[in-house]
Amino acid sequence: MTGEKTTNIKVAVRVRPYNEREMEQNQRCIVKVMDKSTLLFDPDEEDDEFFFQGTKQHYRDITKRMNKKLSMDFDRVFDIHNTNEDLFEECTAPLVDAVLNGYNCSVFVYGATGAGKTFTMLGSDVYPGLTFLTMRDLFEKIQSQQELRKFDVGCTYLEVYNEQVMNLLTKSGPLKLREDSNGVVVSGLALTPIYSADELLRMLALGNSQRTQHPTDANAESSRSHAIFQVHIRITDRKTDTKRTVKLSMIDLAGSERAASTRGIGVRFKEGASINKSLLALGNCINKLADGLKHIPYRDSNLTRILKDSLGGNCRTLMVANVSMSSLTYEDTYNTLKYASRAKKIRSTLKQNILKSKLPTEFYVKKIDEAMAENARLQERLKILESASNTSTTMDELKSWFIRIDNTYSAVEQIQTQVIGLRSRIKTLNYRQLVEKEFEQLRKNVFQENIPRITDYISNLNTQIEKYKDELPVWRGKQEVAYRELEKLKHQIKESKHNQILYCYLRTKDRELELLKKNVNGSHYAAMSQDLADNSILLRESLMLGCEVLQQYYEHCEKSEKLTPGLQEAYERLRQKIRPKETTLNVLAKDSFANCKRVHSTGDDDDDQDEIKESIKRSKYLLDEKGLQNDGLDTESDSDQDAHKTFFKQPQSLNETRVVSSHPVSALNVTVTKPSNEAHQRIVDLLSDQNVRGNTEKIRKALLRSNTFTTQGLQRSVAAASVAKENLKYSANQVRKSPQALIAKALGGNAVLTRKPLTKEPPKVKINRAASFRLKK
Ligand SMILES: Nc1ncnc2c1ncn2[C@@H]1O[C@H](COP(=O)(O)OP(=O)(O)OP(=O)(O)O)[C@@H](O)[C@H]1O
Repeated sequence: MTGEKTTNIKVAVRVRPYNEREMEQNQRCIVKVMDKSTLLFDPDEEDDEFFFQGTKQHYRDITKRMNKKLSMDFDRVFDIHNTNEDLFEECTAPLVDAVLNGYNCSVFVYGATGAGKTFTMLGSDVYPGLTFLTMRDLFEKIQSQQELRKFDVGCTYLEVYNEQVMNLLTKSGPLKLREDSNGVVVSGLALTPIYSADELLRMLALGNSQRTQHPTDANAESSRSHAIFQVHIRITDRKTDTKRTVKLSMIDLAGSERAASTRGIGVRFKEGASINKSLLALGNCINKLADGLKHIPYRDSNLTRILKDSLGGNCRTLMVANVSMSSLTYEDTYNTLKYASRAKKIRSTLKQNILKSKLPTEFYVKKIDEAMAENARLQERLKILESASNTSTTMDELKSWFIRIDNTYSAVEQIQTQVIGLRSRIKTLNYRQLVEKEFEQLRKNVFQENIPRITDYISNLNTQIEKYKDELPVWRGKQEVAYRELEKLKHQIKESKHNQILYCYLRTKDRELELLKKNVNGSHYAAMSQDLADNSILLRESLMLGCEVLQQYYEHCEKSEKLTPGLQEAYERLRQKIRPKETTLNVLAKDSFANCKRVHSTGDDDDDQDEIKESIKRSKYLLDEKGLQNDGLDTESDSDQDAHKTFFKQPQSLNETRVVSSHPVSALNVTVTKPSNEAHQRIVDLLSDQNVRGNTEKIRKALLRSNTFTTQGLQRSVAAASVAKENLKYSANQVRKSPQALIAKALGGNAVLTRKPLTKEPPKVKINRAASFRLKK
């Protein structure tokens, strides 16, 4: 980083010799160059020596005002003997080096009309001016550096005339000025690419030829506009490919004379006023810059807008103040020198076009503060992102565990369904075979004949049974493997860091598996009870018909006095046998038949049939209820004798309602006194129980949402679910227990619920999952 806090504006004064007009007139020298940097403005005149009585006398004209004898210091003062070459060597050659090092540079000449500005800046064929000399040097240096750097050069030549900006190279305009982040930009001004010094000088000559010039009293070829010639160079380092763009501006200002001195009228007067206005604005800017003020009125004129970055900006500036030494231009020269003195006081910070340096300490303190604040902000952001990434990792891990658990349980469920299904089919077929055999025997006994094709049917049933029996061991083998896999998975979950959450999920899956088994069992019981009911109706009808035949036969024998003791005894035996509580059929048939008899005694046959059906239905319900507690098909009895023994399991009292659960510890029975070891674990168990039925997805989501369960939160969930469930059990509008009591109960207390016996058929036990989730939220 390079840069400097220095006087970036160098001010040089050039004094021109008398011109012809001045020499012709009676005038005196008002500028005396004392040395290379000092001049004396309005010095005393050289008196004619006058001696009186041998002593030198000082003459004094009392009609003449006092000389100013103002000593002024500048960066460089060039007297009438200095050439344009001298100015170039000492002032603009260093600027060329600066430009090629990445600094913007400006040279502008200031002075009254005829003070020698154009002579200095443009010169003539014989005495080339600073622009020509500088450009030639620039291209020579560019050529010498071509191997190291690539230079793209373009130029513009503008004229500001009567506050209008014109393009001197195309003679077009007026152009508008606008400001952007790069400073003041001239709209619609295109760079003309330059490839050699000659080309550049041709452009310069072209622009000069188009410049507005009019003869004035002060100058036969007076320039009536401000001319701004700018060379833009893009420097590309061939090694590093770093680029920088720099600008060298050569500005020839219009004369700063007073309107009176040029005796302008009409258009000329207007020109003069406009020139003065812009130069006045320039003077104001210079004064404010010299005073170190912050607000500089660059916008007061187009000239100052364009020169903004040449005066106070990031630019090395050379101001050449041209003055005449003739007393005829006393006022203009004085004004110019005052201008120059003020400009000399301007201090600005210079910046290389790539990097900044040597800025005030406050700047660095502020920057460091900003950087630290930004750093802290980024650190904070990083933490959030890291924690988010951890959370998402945990979520991903859990999801993959859930998938594994789902897959393992799915395999177990499929095999389990197959095994239970096979056993159900075997038992059903065994029962059918048994019934067919009994019917066949009965027909043989009564009618001494066989049922057609019964033997084929029975043997067909037997073949099917054998086939299923052969399949069963294969599926049992698969079942063992699946359960071993499940155990292995459970062991892995135990070792996992997410075991608490996964246990909850496992418990849910266990409940699902249990329910699945019970559902399959339920289907089996339903099918079996239907068969039993159908057969009991058949038997009843057969018995009724048989009794009718026997009755007629008995009465006929009695009338014809053919009753034998054997017939009488058999008749009596039958009468004794037909009683509600004694039957050779199973309990279900007995129950149905008993109901039938009871209803039949009222004499209503249609109601009789309905009552039987109702009885069967209720029996099925009770079997379902019972089946939940006793998994008949999970037992290993597949024999013919066992086939329908399942149905001997007596239903519980109709007043008893059980909450669906196969987990003895977690079952929320009506009276719970079961103590628990770990309250938290207990609540997790309960929560799983409350939400188990077909709600895996919800459970999974809840688990994913909450990585850590608080005991309090779980208690609330359990209480909510319990209240909803208890409401269902008793009455829609009656809450028997407060959540607190239910929590106490869930945690192992003795919260005994009082309840009325149910008068009607017990409702199906349902868990209001929606209500429970809503309350949980
Ligand atoms: N240093 C000098 N040596 C010799 N002649 C000079 C010098 N400076 C100016 N002159 C001559 O003075 C005359 C006026 O100079 P010039 O045209 O450069 O003035 P100017 O400041 O550009 O005027 P304007 O503002 O009206 O254009 C020209 O003829 C020029 O040759």
